Amino acid sequence: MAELLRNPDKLVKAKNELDEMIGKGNHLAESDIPQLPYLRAILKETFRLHPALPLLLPRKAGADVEINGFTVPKGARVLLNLWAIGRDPAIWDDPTSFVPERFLGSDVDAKGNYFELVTFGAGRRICPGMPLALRMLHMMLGSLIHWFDWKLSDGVEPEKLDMEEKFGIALQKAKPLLAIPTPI
Ligand code: HEM
Repeated sequence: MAELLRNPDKLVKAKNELDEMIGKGNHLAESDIPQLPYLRAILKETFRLHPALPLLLPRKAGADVEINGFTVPKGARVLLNLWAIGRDPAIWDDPTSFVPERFLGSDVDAKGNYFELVTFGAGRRICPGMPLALRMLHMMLGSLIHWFDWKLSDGVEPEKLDMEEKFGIALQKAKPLLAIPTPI
């Protein structure tokens, strides 16, 4: 929501897609999600820039491994910096900008098969809550966009919205978002 309020043109695009695909006054259903490519792209772009678990969960190397000339010794604790991967200019064009369009027409998803976007981890210990989380996130964000007009509180200019993050096991916005919904 913070990225959408900071980028009102993207919010309008998402709202228009929902109006066209499910129609004003109709409730969003899980079965609509495949027909909403822009909403899906917004979530992928959010996973890229603001991963909920920025270092995933710690791992321990089971054996000595060599990766790109570096030796990771058996027993070493390994943290994967997903936050940095999401902002790596060698992987993403214009990495610090919120551009959901980069995912339109792309096969990349966050289900553990594309190592540039492993929001839920990958492999044997991938997040078992991922199918539920993906459904809920699309349903919640889509419904908030579809049923309300949104504006920032106290006349905050979109481009001046404070996007600073607070690091921890889970990534949080440093200052909570204050947004005002008006039912449509
Ligand atoms: C936006 C929502 C969520 C995100 C981004 C997320 C992300 C993650 C990540 C990155 C991991 C670590 C995976 C790894 O180490 O490779 C994880 C593990 C886990 N998640 Fe989630 N998760 C979410 C929602 C949920 C939900 C809704 C549930 C349960 C209903 C859940 C249950 C778990 C459990 C039990 C583990 C530990 C799995 C293990 O170590 O074997 N998560 N999650």
